[in-house]
Amino acid sequence: MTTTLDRLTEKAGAPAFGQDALIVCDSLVRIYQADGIEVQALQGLDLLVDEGELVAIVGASGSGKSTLLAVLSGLDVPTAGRVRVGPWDLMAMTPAQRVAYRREMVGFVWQQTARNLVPYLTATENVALPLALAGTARRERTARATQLLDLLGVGYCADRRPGQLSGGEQQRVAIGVALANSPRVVFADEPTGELDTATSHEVLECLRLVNRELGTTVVVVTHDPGVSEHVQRTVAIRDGRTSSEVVRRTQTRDDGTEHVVAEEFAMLDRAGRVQLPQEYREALELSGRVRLALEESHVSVWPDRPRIQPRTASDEAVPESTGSSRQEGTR
Ligand SMILES: Nc1ncnc2c1ncn2[C@@H]1O[C@H](COP(=O)(O)OP(=O)(O)OP(=O)(O)O)[C@@H](O)[C@H]1O
Repeated sequence: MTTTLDRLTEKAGAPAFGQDALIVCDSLVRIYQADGIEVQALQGLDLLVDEGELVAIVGASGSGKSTLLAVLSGLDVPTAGRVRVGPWDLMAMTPAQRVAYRREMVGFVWQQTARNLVPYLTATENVALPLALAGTARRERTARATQLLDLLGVGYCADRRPGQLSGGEQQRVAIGVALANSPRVVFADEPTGELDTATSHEVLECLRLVNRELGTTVVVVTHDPGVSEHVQRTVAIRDGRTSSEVVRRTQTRDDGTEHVVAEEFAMLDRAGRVQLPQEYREALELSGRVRLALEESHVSVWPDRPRIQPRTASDEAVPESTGSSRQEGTR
């Protein structure tokens, strides 16, 4: 579906939004109807992910993460907007194309092991299953499953069933299942939700390895802000919109040693909206109406009214004629 913004952009001769990105979410809206009440789970969400990126999407409960993932995984269709993953337009897929998209383009790791692994199959058989469904010959699929389990550090679990594996081992085998058909993207929904901190760390490092070694684009959705230590980019969702991003880069000091720098950005959406962090709003008591000023290199945001300082006794003693520069209540 072509949005008004698209048409305006095309008219101006500018490239389409996210033209070179692998994943494009453009002004996504998802409205649920529940008992006659409308719930806006996604409220004009914009998101771009490049091929080869390792990205985390974080947000509080109810912010719209699961809704976004359901859309990206082809299980749900948004109410409005545009969503593309590689060559697939997710707004316009037939049921057969949806099956092909889910089988060839994307892999999934869910929080619940029962959703990832078949309990009566061994780790090797679990990883080989998607290959069998795709018609791959037996010898080839066993070889691929073995190779993936080795890469993920769970080669020793090859002949064990899920019930004989720890939570972390189960999730690493689940990553193997997600990778079996060599998808271009792996979506992981709260993959560490049921794990302790140390095991979560191992599983996230495993996703990082997959991204680095196989070049697979990985999108991890979680409520855990600690995930940002393991990924290059963390996108925060608030109220169904992307609100801020933390980007981590490795910098080299003059003495040759490396260190990681994390920088936080606010997101300016295509309509020019930006969400100010809560702590900034609270610090300056910004609410409702604010003043904007365009400076040479930046835009400043001011409280609508300056915060009035209570006058002290010494202030009272200053005679008018001294030309006090106090300007209470004048801005
Ligand atoms: N099927 C549905 N019907 C009605 N409302 C829904 C439905 N699914 C989600 N919602 C609502 O949409 C909003 C976003 O929900 P969503 O599950 O996407 O958030 P989330 O960030 O994934 O939360 P959590 O971390 O708790 O899973 C919430 O207000 C939720 O109540």
